[in-house]
Amino acid sequence: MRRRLGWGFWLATGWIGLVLLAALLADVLPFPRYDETLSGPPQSGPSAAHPFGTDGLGRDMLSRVVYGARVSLGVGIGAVLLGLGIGAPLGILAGYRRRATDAVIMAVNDVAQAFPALVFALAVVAFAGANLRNVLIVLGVLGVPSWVRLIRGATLTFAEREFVLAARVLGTRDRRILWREIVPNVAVPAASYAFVGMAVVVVAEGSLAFLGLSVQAPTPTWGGLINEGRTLMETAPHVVLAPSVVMFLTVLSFNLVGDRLRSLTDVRESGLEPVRQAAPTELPATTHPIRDCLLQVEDLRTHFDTPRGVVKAVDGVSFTLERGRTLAIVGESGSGKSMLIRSILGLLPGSSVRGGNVYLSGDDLTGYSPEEMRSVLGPRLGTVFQDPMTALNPVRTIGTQVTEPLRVHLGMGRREARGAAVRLLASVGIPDPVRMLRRYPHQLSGGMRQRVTIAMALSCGPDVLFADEPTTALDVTIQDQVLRLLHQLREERDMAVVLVSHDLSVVARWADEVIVMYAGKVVERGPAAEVFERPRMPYTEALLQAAPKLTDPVHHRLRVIPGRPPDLVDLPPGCAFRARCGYAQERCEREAPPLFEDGHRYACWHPRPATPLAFPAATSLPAAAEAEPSHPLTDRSHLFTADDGTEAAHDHRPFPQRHPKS
Ligand SMILES: Nc1ncnc2c1ncn2[C@@H]1O[C@H](COP(=O)(O)OP(=O)(O)OP(=O)(O)O)[C@@H](O)[C@H]1O
Repeated sequence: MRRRLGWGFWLATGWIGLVLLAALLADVLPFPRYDETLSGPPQSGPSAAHPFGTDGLGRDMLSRVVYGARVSLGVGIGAVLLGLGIGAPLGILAGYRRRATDAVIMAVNDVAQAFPALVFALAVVAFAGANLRNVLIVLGVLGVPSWVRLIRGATLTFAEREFVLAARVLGTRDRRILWREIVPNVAVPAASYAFVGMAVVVVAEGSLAFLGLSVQAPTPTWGGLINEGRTLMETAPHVVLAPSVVMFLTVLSFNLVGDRLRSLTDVRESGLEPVRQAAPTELPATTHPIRDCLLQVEDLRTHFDTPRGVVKAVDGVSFTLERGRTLAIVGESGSGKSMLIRSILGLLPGSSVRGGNVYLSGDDLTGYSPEEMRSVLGPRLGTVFQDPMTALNPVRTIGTQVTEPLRVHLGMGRREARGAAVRLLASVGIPDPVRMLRRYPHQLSGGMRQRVTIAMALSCGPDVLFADEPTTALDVTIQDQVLRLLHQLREERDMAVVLVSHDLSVVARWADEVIVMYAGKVVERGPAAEVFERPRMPYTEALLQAAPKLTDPVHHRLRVIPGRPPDLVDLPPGCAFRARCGYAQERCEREAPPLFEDGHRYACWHPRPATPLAFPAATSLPAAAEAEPSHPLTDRSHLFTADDGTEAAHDHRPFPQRHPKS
């Protein structure tokens, strides 16, 4: 930390501390009072008795500069606190509530910011009188618009971070999220801006004092001292130089400290969409008989109203999931996997519209109010996110983060929650969990951080655990440990897991059932072994063929699916995949295929033959998972290798040419 801050920071902090201390202790320091005329000659230069010399009236300049610091620093600190006190709540409100609140606050703020600051300051001081209180209030109020803008920006950024989403997923209330997750993080950039703000106010007060519009003589201020000394520039330059140099160094130090703090706390982008509670259901909800199962999703639809048109991110998805099973959701980027999970959890951006039904043990979650949803998120539905670094709050210890859901949802006391947190951390394989409670996220490795987020997701004993690409941010050896852990916890806790993954070998190895998504729709669905062994939908077949295999020769050219996914705003009629499909025929252009049932479900008018592929992907998945292979990479390779261990004899021609159109 010391090295990262640099010696300049420590020098600047030391200088500010020295000036502040001198200002506070001015009355007891061994020098004459600022207004005491000394017996020696006036305008005498610096000497051992008077290091800053004396002024035109023979007063000690050091004493006057030190007493002047009281006014300058007092106004600087006071005005910043006043601006912060008014601006911070408004900025947080605008950034967190957004919509109308944001629009109103920012409109008023823009008007305030457009008002000429100097005219305002001159008018108020001239009208109300030039004294310390009025100058402080004027400069404080002038700083409010900048504070609102800064705090709003920081709040917007943090409100989109995954640890805030994670808190929502755990059912934490808005007020608590604000205080526990957002305010501590916003405080860091606010502190850095406060130092820069103090520099600005010290200069502003100096300028007002120079114009004679600040605290009046005989009380010294730095600006006032410079003003007094300007007539002695030629005969006694030290009278101007002493306050000027001290003021310059102080302003420089404030700026330096503020700048170093800011560079230390640069907010990283999370890449998350703004997350809001789901908009009220506007799409017609379908009513389906509730089957006796843990999770039942019926005709779920999530649409976004965008300036370009309606984006159908999730379009009529249905599936069921039982306890003790893992369902994997696969598909290309943008196919709607994450939105499907967020739809189920009711954690969607405000511009979205959700339709359909989500039943959890028979309860229809789509009818739940935000308050009711909070009691489900955490205790019944848990979530593990892609990047454990952004899913954890960087300024709170692991202990506070893991104990929070236990205290909020399970009503545990501090001590009890701590004990439970230690057991939870131990259960996800964290060594020395007691010490871990005192650590911060940045002190942990990626794998350890993901174990912590898994522990948090499991803290209230959810029935279903959603894991949205939980290993993407981890290196490959850790990936296997984390997936193995999820699998083991699923067994121990008899819960269900919904796993989103790009990695088909991961899916083949750990999933019992699989959903293949394309352009927001399910195009193939069924037992993972069956789907990977006998893909009927050409898109699934192409995905499997595009998956890299360790058995591929060196310099093997990776197969790709030709073309690009369609624009969700302007989906063509018929099958959405037909433009990229080597088997498409005339009917595919006219009619969208329904989900046919033949062993498993697929949406294709011209499905691939039901004969097993030459690269059996997932024929013995549970066995593979239990077999505890010696190395994850070698283990994965069998998934796309022929049964006899030789390289898969599957067709190496580009996917669309495999079977000519019939
Ligand atoms: N706020 C939004 N407004 C409009 N469209 C959105 C919004 N959020 C997501 N989408 C669109 O919804 C579609 C599905 O997005 P989603 O994030 O679910 O894809 P994904 O399959 O999870 O992709 P990836 O694997 O890259 O995470 C995308 O086309 C995306 O552009």
